[in-house]
Amino acid sequence: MPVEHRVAARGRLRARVVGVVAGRVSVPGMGQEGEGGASGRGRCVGWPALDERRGPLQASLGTLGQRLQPGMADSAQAQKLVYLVTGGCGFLGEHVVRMLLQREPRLGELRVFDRHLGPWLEELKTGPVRVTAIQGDVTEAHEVAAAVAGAHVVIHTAGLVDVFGRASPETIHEVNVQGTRNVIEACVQTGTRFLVYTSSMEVVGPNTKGHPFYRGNEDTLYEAVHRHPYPCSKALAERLVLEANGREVHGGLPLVTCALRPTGIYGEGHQIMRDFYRQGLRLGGWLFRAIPASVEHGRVYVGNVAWMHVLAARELERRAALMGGQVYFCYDGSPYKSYEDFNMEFLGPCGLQLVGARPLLPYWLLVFLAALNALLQWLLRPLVLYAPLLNPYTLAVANTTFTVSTDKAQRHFGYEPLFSWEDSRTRTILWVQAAGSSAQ
Ligand SMILES: NC(=O)C1=CN([C@@H]2O[C@H](COP(=O)(O)OP(=O)(O)OC[C@H]3O[C@@H](n4cnc5c(N)ncnc54)[C@H](O)[C@@H]3O)[C@@H](O)[C@H]2O)C=CC1
Ligand SMILES: CC(C)CCC[C@@H](C)[C@H]1CC[C@H]2[C@@H]3[C@H](O)CC4=CC(=O)CC[C@]4(C)[C@H]3CC[C@]12C
Repeated sequence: MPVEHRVAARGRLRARVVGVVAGRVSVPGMGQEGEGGASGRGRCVGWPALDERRGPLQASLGTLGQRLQPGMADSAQAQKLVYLVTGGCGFLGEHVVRMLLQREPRLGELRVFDRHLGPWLEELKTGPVRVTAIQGDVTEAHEVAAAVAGAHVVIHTAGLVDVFGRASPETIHEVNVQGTRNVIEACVQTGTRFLVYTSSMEVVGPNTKGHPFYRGNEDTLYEAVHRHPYPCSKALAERLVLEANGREVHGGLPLVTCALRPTGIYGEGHQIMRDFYRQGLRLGGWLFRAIPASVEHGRVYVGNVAWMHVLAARELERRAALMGGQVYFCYDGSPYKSYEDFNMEFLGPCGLQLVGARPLLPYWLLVFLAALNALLQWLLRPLVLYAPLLNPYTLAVANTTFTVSTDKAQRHFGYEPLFSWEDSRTRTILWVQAAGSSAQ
């Protein structure tokens, strides 16, 4: 029977609980030992230094930290663990939640924390694992603390994914950087020892110079220079997470953290894929090539990204010395292709065609249109939100090769993709078809 209760905070009822039911980075100039070179510890142009802003968690926690000591190894309840997934109702988050329920035998309670709770959470209440849905905001330290308290493992996947200029740079920073800081501080204060952070390939690149990152791995040297608020925020947040590794949490044990860096994720729930499909339908079944086929993009299936999170979270305790402070690219058997050719693996079987072996428009015209879109966005901002897919940043990303080739996750925590390329493709096609028909 669903129970509803609220977590009181700052005199107001904010975080809403609905229902019962760890690369050490070795980067030029950055100086930690071990693996993990292709790091986001590059320059973030125009953003505050990390320690300029401290979260108010300590003040808002009160005695919470003293009451809860979720020591994972020593606890008598070691077999049943409490997991918290932030952003658990997002595209990736939902897959992580479902994967944990299916594949984590030690799961005793699953807390799903998100600003917007999905109605699909209801169906999870009937299973054997207690699922607690918590409506909350990662930028509110007290809400995060209340959700983290008593959790053994936190998978922090909540984030503002915006490369289109929908949100302000300040908001992106607040959610992605301050939100991550709040999660870390909550772990430290409440004694939660294991934190897996969803980072991004974007913490590495593509950089503003358009240098290709071809079949790179975590140790590949790459000049990471970020100007856009999204990669900047992910790089800063990743650094916070990695630097927090080894911090003493309440109870005296060390925090163990790691960061997973997906490349472009695809699969069921991928909104940009659905948007391309709908656009193609509107254009009578045609899409027009904009980027040369030779520009390769790393893509990874959402189910495999979720599986990597589950495995990393599971193994962090046993392999703390090896995994703590490490970064891992997310990878699977998805083929290396251009962004558009890769999308056609799914959109083709759904009846769309990509026109042109080469881009139909010259690149300079795309650059001009992207700049025009940026100008229009700026001019129209007081009146309306104009946020098209094409802008100077997305064009630069789409037009720069970025592919990874690594086995670090396999070596460190035994990751093997759960879904073959064929499975991933079939599942995605079925979803696109369903999403497309429901749109018509
Ligand atoms: N989609 C992609 O291709 C990639 C995504 N990532 C990262 O993966 C993570 C998940 O991304 P997606 O699932 O694609 O995005 P999404 O937008 O579908 O999911 C993010 C979730 O976080 C929640 N959220 C946002 N702001 C929040 C806040 N202030 N408090 C609480 N919850 C909040 C949203 O409501 C949403 O459910 C993000 O951290 C993103 O940076 C990394 C690489 C690639
Ligand atoms: C017609 C245009 C030139 C095509 C535009 C395509 C773009 C919208 C997308 C091309 C590459 C995508 C990004 C890439 O997959 C890496 C990402 C990682 C993340 O962490 C978040 C999403 C994204 C930035 C993704 C966003 C869409 C593209 C820019």
